[in-house]
Amino acid sequence: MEEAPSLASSVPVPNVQEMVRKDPLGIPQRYTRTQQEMDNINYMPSLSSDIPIIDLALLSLENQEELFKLDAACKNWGFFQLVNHGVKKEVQQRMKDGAGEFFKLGIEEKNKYAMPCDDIQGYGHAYVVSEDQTLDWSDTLIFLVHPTNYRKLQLWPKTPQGFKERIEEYSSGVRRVGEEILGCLSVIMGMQKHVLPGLHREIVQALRVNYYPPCSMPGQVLGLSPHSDTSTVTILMQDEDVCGLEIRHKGKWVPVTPLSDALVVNIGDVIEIRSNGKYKSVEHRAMTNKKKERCSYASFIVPVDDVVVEPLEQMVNAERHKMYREVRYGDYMRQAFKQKMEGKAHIDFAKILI
Ligand SMILES: O=C(O)CCC(=O)C(=O)O
Ligand SMILES: [Fe+2]
Repeated sequence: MEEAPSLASSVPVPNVQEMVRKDPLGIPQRYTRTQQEMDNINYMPSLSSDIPIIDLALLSLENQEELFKLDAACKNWGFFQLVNHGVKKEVQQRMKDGAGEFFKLGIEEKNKYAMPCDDIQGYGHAYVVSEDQTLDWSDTLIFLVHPTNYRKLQLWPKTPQGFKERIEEYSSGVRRVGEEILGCLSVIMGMQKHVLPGLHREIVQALRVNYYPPCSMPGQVLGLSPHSDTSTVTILMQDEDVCGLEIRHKGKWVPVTPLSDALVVNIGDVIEIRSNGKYKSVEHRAMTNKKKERCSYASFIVPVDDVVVEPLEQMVNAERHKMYREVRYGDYMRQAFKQKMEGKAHIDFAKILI
């Protein structure tokens, strides 16, 4: 059976959790951002409550009003909070508890699952491409979870016991959500529900668990640099009591305040390309907290490497000329992984520049 192709490599950098444990007040220069990079004058918390809330149960019934809301959310925000998604609270909690216990382990135990030098699966840091790059205030755990033959199980933590089963249980719930959303995106792009999922050939799913240690000066570092996701869609679970995620909306940074029971969904680059720019893969970043650690759980739904991604015929017209060329997904994703995360720079690979 076909194995998972390696994803990318990343320059090894210090473990942030360990660094904070040894020196809770220090902020090495490699992590400090300029005021311009922090861009905090554009912080607009009052817009947070305007982020659309969408009901998956209604969407699944192809409720016209909800499909209309989905269309508007993808056009205007690129992000929405998803309720009635069917992933049980206990399943979410078991995933959170498992990850929480893993990050509490000593560094020697965690490093048993360290990312190999040619891959970004396992425990470590992704998107570090040079020694002089400003670093993010976070550590991460990344796995390909589906299809099962893509798994590199040697990199899946054996402690805490049962963590693998928790990841599987959570991820299969999220995959169902992802497939349903792809079906609804298919409908709002004028196709039958099965078309967009079918265009993936097989749904590939990766899980990235981000761990953000507290930071004594949260105004000087970024937990995760601004970026758009290379996925088709991303489904994110966040801790309920700590804020951190911010999205770029009309030039302002808007926090995505955790909403009890909701999952955060965002449109990735694949949908931006397939919709010929109608739906936006929006830039987002993660901030740190002075007192509290934070975890987030991003599930990326993507096509297999060989799928050719290009604007759908019906999304190209006189008002919206073809904005993206065809790209093989595997090539698109790997060129993005070779760059540091810097906003949407990586989507230029697919842009038709005139
Ligand atoms: O921590 C967050 O809320 C954002 C995570 C994220 O954007 C990612 O993993 O791609
Ligand atoms: Fe992201």
